[in-house]
Amino acid sequence: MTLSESATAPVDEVVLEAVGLTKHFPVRKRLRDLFSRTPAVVHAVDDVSFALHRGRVTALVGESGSGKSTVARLLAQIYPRTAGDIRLHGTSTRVRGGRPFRSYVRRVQLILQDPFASLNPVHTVRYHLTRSLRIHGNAGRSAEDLDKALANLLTRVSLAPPERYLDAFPHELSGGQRQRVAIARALGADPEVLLADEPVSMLDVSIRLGVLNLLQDLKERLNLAILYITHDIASARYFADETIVMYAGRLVEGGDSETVTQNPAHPYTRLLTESAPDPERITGDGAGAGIDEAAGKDRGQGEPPSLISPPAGCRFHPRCPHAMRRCTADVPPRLTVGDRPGHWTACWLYDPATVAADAPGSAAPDADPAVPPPPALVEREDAATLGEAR
Ligand SMILES: Nc1ncnc2c1ncn2[C@@H]1O[C@H](COP(=O)(O)OP(=O)(O)OP(=O)(O)O)[C@@H](O)[C@H]1O
Repeated sequence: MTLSESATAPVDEVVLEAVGLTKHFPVRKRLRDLFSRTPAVVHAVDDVSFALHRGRVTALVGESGSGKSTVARLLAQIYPRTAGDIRLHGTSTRVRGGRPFRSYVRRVQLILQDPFASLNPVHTVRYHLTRSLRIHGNAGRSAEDLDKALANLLTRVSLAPPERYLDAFPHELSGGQRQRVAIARALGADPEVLLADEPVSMLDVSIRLGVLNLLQDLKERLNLAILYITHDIASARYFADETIVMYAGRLVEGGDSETVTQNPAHPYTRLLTESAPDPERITGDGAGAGIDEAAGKDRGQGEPPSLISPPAGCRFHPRCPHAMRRCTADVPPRLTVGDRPGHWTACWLYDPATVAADAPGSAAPDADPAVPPPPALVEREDAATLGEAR
């Protein structure tokens, strides 16, 4: 078999891309909906765009119900998309079963949250891995080839010696070992992309780091592009190169993980970081220590909105302590934050003209875009500077 250690492949190459990806689930009609012209749908994912790069981990962070798993399933082409595109090496792909699906899945593998559910309890580790190797044409020609490939897979995920695990049933393994088998099975396809949907959230806290370190190791050795889905923004800082944040079906912020987690720009990301204990941020050792100073002012209240009738404009506006008039009407575009290259947020607070037009006494719906930064931003910059100065 050929688990490709492609150390020479160009790093940063975009492998898989979501472009305006949208998924609306139809909702079962109630009597009163029969007379409605527009059928009710759950707006699970709306206009989501991002790229996965070879040899890099991208964390997709958001609270429960924000649409993260739907994004993973769309990228795995298990769900058909409502709109948008999925590009593999720049080529638009839409596969529905059969040979094209198998050939896509060989390159893009999904790892699920629950290793209990994803492994069949009546089959051994050998069965699961052999099946994956055979389906994806990596089992070799002889029994020796297959044995070598099986041993190689188990060694890759640090289940050694392989003979100790090959004939074990899932119930004879710990949660961490089961998740390693699930990862080995994904590697049996020799993929370019791993979509890891909350891969450690069902595991004991003490073994989570081991599995995350394994994914990190695979990223480096096999040059994999990894999407790491999590609701734990603190883990994104340590494990992911880039972080993108999702709220109620839309992406609200993105950038390198250090910047997004330590200097979050969007009020929702700030809320997430406040509720995630991060020792460095709390003790003030990190560059973003000032965020905690501002936390009291910045706490968004309330619950995520209904995705059947999501709020107009910015979906976070009903919870946002800084919401302005425009936030209730217009969907914010991606705006550059300006502190680090590539840091963006979909928040009107980063559009000086909008902030100026919203200022008390302002009668200017089309204010001069050259106005100085809005008070909310000046305040945040002060807070960040305070943190750095300590
Ligand atoms: N098959 C489906 N039919 C209808 N609605 C769905 C379906 N799958 C997901 N949803 C809805 O889409 C929204 C996003 O769900 P999704 O599971 O993608 O969120 P998530 O961020 O992964 O949450 P969690 O972390 O709890 O898994 C939710 O409102 C969910 O109820």
